Amino acid sequence: MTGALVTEVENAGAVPTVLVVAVALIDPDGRILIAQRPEGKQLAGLWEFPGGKVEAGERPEQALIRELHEELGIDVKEACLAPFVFTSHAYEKFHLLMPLYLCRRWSGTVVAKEHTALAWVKPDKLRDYPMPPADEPLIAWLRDLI
Ligand SMILES: Nc1nc2c([nH]c(=O)n2[C@@H]2O[C@H](COP(=O)(O)OP(=O)(O)OP(=O)(O)O)[C@@H](O)[C@H]2O)c(=O)[nH]1
Repeated sequence: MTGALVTEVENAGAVPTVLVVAVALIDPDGRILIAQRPEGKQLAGLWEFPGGKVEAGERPEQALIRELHEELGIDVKEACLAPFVFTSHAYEKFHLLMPLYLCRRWSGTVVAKEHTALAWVKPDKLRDYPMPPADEPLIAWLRDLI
């Protein structure tokens, strides 16, 4: 009982952990797709990897396939999603846990359905595009390993 109370006190003010899945789509020239967040959303104007929140009852890969269809109009097979690295970042209102997958094969042509703009960028040029703070460590991994 005492233990439970202590836990409650320690958790006062705690924020939820949110699972977001994202992908680095890589084209035949080794460029990575990033997308600019639209006005009116949190972190508007910043560039991000396509993806989004995992909804209740979804597996991460299912969520990513759904998001890629909704955001970019492309179809991706689960076997084409390779788990790569993840980021864990404390935002003020929530804690972000975001695995980044790699994907080199999809069907359809990417179209910005929900973003302001899209850009295909070489890994060593990603730093020219302002990205959310959580993405910072991912850029280094992509530059070193892709
Ligand atoms: N997709 C994506 N989200 C990221 C990245 N980096 C990062 O901090 N995030 C954060 O992860 C969350 C993604 O959730 P989301 O795209 O489903 O949600 P949203 O804020 O656009 O709006 P929503 O809640 O209305 O769906 C956002 O808070 C976003 O700022 C990234 O590279 N890709």
